[in-house]
Amino acid sequence: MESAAVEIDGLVKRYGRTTAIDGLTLTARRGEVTAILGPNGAGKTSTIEICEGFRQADGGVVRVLGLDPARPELRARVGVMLQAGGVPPAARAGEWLRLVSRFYARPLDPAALLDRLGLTGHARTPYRRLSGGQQQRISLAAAVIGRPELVFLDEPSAGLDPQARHACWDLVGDLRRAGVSVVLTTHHMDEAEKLADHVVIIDRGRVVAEGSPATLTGAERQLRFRARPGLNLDELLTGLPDGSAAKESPAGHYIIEGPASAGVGPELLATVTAWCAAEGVTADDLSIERRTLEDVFLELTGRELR
Ligand SMILES: Nc1ncnc2c1ncn2[C@@H]1O[C@H](COP(=O)(O)OP(=O)(O)OP(=O)(O)O)[C@@H](O)[C@H]1O
Repeated sequence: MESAAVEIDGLVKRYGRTTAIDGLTLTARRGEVTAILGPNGAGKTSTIEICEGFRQADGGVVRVLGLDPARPELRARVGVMLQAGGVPPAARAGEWLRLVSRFYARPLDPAALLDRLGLTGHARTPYRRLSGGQQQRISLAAAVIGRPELVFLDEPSAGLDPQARHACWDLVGDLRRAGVSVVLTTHHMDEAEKLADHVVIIDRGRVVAEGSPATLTGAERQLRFRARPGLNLDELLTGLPDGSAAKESPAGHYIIEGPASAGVGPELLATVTAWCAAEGVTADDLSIERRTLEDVFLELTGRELR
């Protein structure tokens, strides 16, 4: 049987007295986009860098395309986009990409890739003079130019403007269609929802949830609206069917869930709007939607800053 793109079992990584990764187990399947999400310091970059062979694990087993990450033959088969560039500051963008392309047997055309990422006009600019977002795009281009089987992208769209972010998403979509396995980290929940087949949420170095975006967010819908903070939700709940739930999170944002059997139906909607009218409350942006990945993420990892 063909091995998974990445297989991690019981991974442990310590930095002095800090346990950054604490028994993490996950599988990234071949041909899929796997997104690793987690708050700052959750252990995403450490995990990716161990898979890339840049860091040593303190425990557990990691296999990349079925091999130990330190195996040199993986260099030609795996593309890597680091969080911190990895490009010499004086290298001109176009020359750097041409140089990187020579390490591979069947590279993509550097000029076409530059064009694709909107960098043709910057081909002769030294890397250090590029903007942060342009540098990101060069790193992304370098990660994919060798037509890898597997690509690791650590926060690929961090610092990109909306146009560049869409170009990045398109590129990841193309990689997936070409059968390339992609493992990426991101803080953008919409990015994970849009791109990923499989989402892994980690916190304090452990997996706290995983599944497809649809599985994680569930099928149940919620009624949401904005109104003045501090509405008396206990009073509202007395008029709703048993098993309903109501919460204010954050202040002034209200979420009402119906009972598991019925969800949010027309009666619940009518009851809530009638209650608002009786209380003199104007409910803004009233909508009935599924939970977002961001809701799930915040429920699992909390709201305190890391
Ligand atoms: N070289 C290092 N030396 C000491 N501690 C480190 C080192 N690298 C990471 N850490 C610590 O390990 C933990 C995990 O860091 P890591 O960079 O893997 O998290 P992350 O999920 O990628 O965070 P972010 O979202 O902020 O990029 C953090 O507590 C961090 O401070």
